[in-house]
Amino acid sequence: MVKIRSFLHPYRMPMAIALSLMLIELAVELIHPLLMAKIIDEGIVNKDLHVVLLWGGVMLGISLLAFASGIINSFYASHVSQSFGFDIRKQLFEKVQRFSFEQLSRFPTSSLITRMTNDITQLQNTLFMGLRIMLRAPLLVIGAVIMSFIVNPLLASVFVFVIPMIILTLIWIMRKGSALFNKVQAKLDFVNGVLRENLVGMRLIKAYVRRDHEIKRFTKATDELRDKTITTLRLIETSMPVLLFVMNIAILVILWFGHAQVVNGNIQVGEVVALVNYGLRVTSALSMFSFIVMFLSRSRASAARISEVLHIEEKYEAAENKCKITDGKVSFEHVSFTYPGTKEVVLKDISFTAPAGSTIAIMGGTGSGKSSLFQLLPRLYDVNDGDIFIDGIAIAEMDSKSLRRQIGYVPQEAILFTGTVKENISWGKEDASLAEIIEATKAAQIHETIEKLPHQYETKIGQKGVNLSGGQKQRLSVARALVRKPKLLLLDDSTSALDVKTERKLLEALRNYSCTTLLITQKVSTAQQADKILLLDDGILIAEGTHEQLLKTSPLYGKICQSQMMEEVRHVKATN
Ligand SMILES: Nc1ncnc2c1ncn2[C@@H]1O[C@H](COP(=O)(O)OP(=O)(O)OP(=O)(O)O)[C@@H](O)[C@H]1O
Repeated sequence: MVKIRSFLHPYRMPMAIALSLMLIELAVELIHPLLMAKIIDEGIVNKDLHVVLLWGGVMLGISLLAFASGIINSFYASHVSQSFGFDIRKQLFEKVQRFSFEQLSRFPTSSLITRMTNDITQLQNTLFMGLRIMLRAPLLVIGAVIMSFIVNPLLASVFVFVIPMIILTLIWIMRKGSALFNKVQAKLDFVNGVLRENLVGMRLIKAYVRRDHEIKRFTKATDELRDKTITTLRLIETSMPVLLFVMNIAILVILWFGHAQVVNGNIQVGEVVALVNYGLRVTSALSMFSFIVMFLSRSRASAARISEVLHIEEKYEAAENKCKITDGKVSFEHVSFTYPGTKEVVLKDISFTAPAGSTIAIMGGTGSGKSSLFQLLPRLYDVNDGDIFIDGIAIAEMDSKSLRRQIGYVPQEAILFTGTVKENISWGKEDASLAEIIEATKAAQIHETIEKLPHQYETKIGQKGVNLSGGQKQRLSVARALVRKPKLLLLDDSTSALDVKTERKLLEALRNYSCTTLLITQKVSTAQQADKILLLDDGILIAEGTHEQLLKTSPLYGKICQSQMMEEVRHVKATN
C-alpha cells in the first residue's frame, strides 16, 4: 500500500489546493445554520428587515464563494486522479514487461489485464471522490458537532451518544466490505479470462460448434460476478438506512428537548433551528458515507491487488557483461533443466556441440524437451545444472539483454502484431533499412508474396496476422529474425507449414547468412539437410549424428524415417 501512496507525491500541491477549496465549501456549509439562527432570532423575531437583508446578503456572498470553490476543486480533482491513474498504469505495464517467465506465470493474463484497467479505475474514482466529498463528509460531521456545541451544549450532547456508535459501525462495514470486494475483483478476473479465451479462440469455437457451451460458461462466470457484487452492495446499502434512522431519532430528541427549553425561555427558537439544521447536515453526510464506504472498500481491495504486482522483486542483471557473439559456436555441457515451481526434470544431462556456421536439426516426440532446450539459449530460463557456452563463454555470465539482441529466435507459434508488414519485420531490428528488410524476406522466401499484397511492404496485417496463411506467417517470422543478421538462429518448427521445395530454398538461403542454425523439426526431409541431427526422447539426448549415421545407429530414428516414408507412399497413392 505504501507503494501506491507514493504515486500521490508528485501531486501534493494540486491536492493541497483541491483540499483547501473543499474546506472553503465546508466552512460555508457550517456557517449557514449559524447565520440562519441570527436571521430568525435577531431579524424575524424582532421584525428587523435590515438585519434580515444584511445577513441574507452575507449568506448569498459566501454561497457564491462555495460555488466557485466547488468548480475549481472539481477541476483539480479530475486532473490529479487521472494523472495518478496514468502513472500507476504506466509503471505497472513497465514492471510486467520486465517480469521473468516464472514471475509472469504467477498471474493469469486476465488478472493482469483487470489490474491494469478496472483496479486502476477504482483507485482513480476513489481519489476523485476523496478530493471532492470523501474528506468533506467526515469533516462535516465533526464540524457540525462542534458548531452545535457552540450554539447550545445541552442540546448538542445528543450527538455525543449517537456519533461514536455510527463511526464504529462504519469501520466494521468497511473491513467486511474490503474482503468482499476482493472476491468481486477475483470474479471479474475470471470473467475477463473467459472473455479473452473466447475472443482469441473464436474460430475454433465456430469450427467445433461450441457456441452454446461457451455461452453457458460465460453466463456462469457473469452470474457469479453479479451474485458476489449484490451480496457486497447489500451489506453496505442495508447498513446505511439503519444509521440514518438513528440520526433521525437524534433530531427528534433535539426537537423535543428544544421545544421544552424554548417554552421555559431558556433558549431561542433560532438555536433549535440551527441544531436541527446541523443534525440534517450530519444525516446528509452519512448518506454520502454509503458511497464513500463502497469506494474505499473497493479501492482497498484494488490497491492490494496492484501492490502485489508492483512489489514483486525484479532480478536485475549486471549490464557490464555485454557479450559479442562472433562465430556462433554453441556447446551444451551436462545441462539439466526443470521449470521453476515444478518437479519434472524436462532436460537431463544434455551435452552436444554445434560448430560455428553449422545447421543442427533437433528431433523428438512431443513433450521431449525440444522447445525447452531452445528457451535456455536466449536465457528465457536459466539451467539448473551444467553450462551452455557460446563462443566458449558461459551464457550464465552474459547480460541477457545483449545476448538476446544477437539471437534470431522464431518461436513455435508465429506471432505477428497489428501494423504493416514492414513494421512487423523491422521489429527484429528497429533501424533496418528497406534494403535490409528485402534481403531478409528474400531469404525467408516471402518477398514475392509480399510484392503481390495490395500495398506491398506497407500492407496492414490484421490482429495476430488473421489475413495471412500459416506458412506466410511463419516465413514473416523467419524474416523478422533474419533482419538482425544473427550469428545464432533458432527455428522452433518454423518451417512446418512450408512445402518441401520452399523449405529447401529457405534452408539453402540461410547458408549465406553464415550463422549457426538450430532448427526443431518433425520432418526427416528437413533434418536430412542438416549437418547434424540431435534426437531427444523424454528429455534425454539419445542419438546424435548425420542422417546416414543415425539410420545405422538409432533404432528410433529408423522407425521415424520408416513411418514418414510409409505416410508419403500412402499420400502419393491417395492423390493418384
Ligand atoms: N512453461 C512450462 N512450465 C512447466 N512445464 C512446462 C512448460 N513448458 C513445457 N513444459 C513441460 O516440459 C516438457 C517439455 O516440453 P517442450 O515444450 O520442451 O516439449 P517439445 O519437445 O518442444 O514438445 P512439442 O513438440 O509438442 O512442442 C513437457 O512435459 C511440458 O509439459
